[in-house]
Amino acid sequence: MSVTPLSATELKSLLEKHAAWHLRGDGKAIERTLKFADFNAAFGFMTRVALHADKADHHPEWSNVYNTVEITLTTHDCGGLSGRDADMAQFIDTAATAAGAD
Ligand SMILES: C[C@H](O)[C@H](O)[C@H]1CNC2=NC(N)=NC(=O)C2=N1
Repeated sequence: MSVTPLSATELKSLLEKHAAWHLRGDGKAIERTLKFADFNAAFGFMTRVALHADKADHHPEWSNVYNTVEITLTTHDCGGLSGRDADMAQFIDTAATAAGAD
């Protein structure tokens, strides 16, 4: 399925709006590291994001070690960043705040 990549302007606004995210070195993904109170809070957050990702058919690349979750967002269908990543970053930021993440 073809997905339109973000324009330079759209990318700039994504990074301004979602300040906790940084652009990966190759410019094709954004990354955020989150820290929670404990594993329970981290995994609860991941569960909410996973259910949303499945509905949205847009899936994060991520890893979890105890209370830390590292997330990479990219769109395989366009080989870079798209509006789907902006939408996912928004959902994740809201869920992270609700779960008390740093
Ligand atoms: C067939 C299916 O809709 C696609 O492969 C979806 C699934 N999840 C996806 N997740 C991500 N991160 N990027 C994609 O391009 C993507 N495509």
